[in-house]
Amino acid sequence: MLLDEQGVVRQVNPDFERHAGFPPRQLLGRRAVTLDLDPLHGDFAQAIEQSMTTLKPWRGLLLCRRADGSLRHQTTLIQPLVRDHAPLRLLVIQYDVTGMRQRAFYDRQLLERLEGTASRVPGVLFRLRQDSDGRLEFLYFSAALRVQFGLIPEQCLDDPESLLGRLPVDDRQRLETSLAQSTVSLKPWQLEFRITLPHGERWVEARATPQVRGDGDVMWDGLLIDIDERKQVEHRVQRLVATDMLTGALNRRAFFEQGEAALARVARHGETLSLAMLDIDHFKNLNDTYGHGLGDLALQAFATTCRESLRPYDLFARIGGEEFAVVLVDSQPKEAWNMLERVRQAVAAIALETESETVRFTVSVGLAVFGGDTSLESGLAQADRALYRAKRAGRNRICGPETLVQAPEAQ
Ligand SMILES: Nc1nc2c(ncn2[C@@H]2O[C@H](COP(=O)(O)OP(=O)(O)OP(=O)(O)O)[C@@H](O)[C@H]2O)c(=O)[nH]1
Repeated sequence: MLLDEQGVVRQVNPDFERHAGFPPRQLLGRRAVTLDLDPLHGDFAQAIEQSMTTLKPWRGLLLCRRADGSLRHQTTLIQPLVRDHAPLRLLVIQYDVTGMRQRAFYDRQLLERLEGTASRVPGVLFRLRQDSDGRLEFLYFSAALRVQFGLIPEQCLDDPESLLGRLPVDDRQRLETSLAQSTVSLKPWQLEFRITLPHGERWVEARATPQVRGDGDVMWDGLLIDIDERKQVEHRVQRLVATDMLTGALNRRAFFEQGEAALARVARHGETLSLAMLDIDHFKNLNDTYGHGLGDLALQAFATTCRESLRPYDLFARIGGEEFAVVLVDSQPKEAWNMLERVRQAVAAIALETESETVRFTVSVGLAVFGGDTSLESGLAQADRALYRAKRAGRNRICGPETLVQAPEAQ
């Protein structure tokens, strides 16, 4: 529209009718504020007034009425056209943004509904992107990141290290390897890892679906779930399954599993494994004399004493009735021998009190030292033969490879 200095419409463009709903002839010669919601004191009148007085452009949003009475939001520019000796004219350009505002309103409503849903999901929704240089970036976190994990979503979006930097080194490596595999397989991705949150270390499970974008980036949309309680239960069950109920030592099955792993480790480094069999002396006699109950107490005291004399990472297992096995991790044979000698002496010092007397017992030990060319089974058989020699030689002693120091005399 082109207005004169009275705000009267002098000219309109061909699109005007479609825009305002008025045939041009109906508006030409009338004041433009006719279009305003409130023609006398409305915003349009004030904007025209301001632009005329200041001779500066006015930009803003106006609510205008179409010929059919419907109200439309119009972004409006009022541009004064000042020319020497020519009367003032105002060029008014309007753009109808009602549909856009409505769509934005519906989008906002939809987003609020989605955010509401996302906040009720039992986990944190996330979107992670990896660019072609392998750089990781989080593009989205639901509000649960703050509520459930105590982390600030904005910080983790700005700097992925705010989250990834909280993974222990091993878990971080597993995560990166697993993501790299996922970029190739593009199968649903799943990983369990630990993360240090403000309220302590927790186990978390990530599940996501990867997709490759046109630019070659890979994007994972998924969920982070706190699985700490489930992990604690799993660990308890694993411990129970691997443990002998009476003595708390590893059971036979767990000993073979963990022993194989220890043997594989030393084999990789071309080293040897020190494995010992321990057998309580004259245990049948102890049972027969003092009863099975005291026999059980002796087994428990024996196990406690062994654990105290060994290191936490050595494997100590009950592999038969009163037969135990030990793998001395990362020990030279001589060192292993000395450690077993300390065990032997500590067992001999155990004193079980009955009503009438103090009961003592001893242990015989067979030590085998072998490398990756020997199986755990045959290593155990070697230790068993050494144990047999210790029994034959009078019990309460260690027998092992010839090269090692001879067992001290039985006490
Ligand atoms: N109290 C108790 N006794 C057990 C348990 N398991 C096995 N035994 C007993 O351990 C004894 C093992 O005896 P033997 O194998 O004859 O050997 P030993 O009497 O220790 O003699 P040496 O090994 O030759 O010194 C048997 O009497 C079994 O009944 C257990 O869980 N509790």
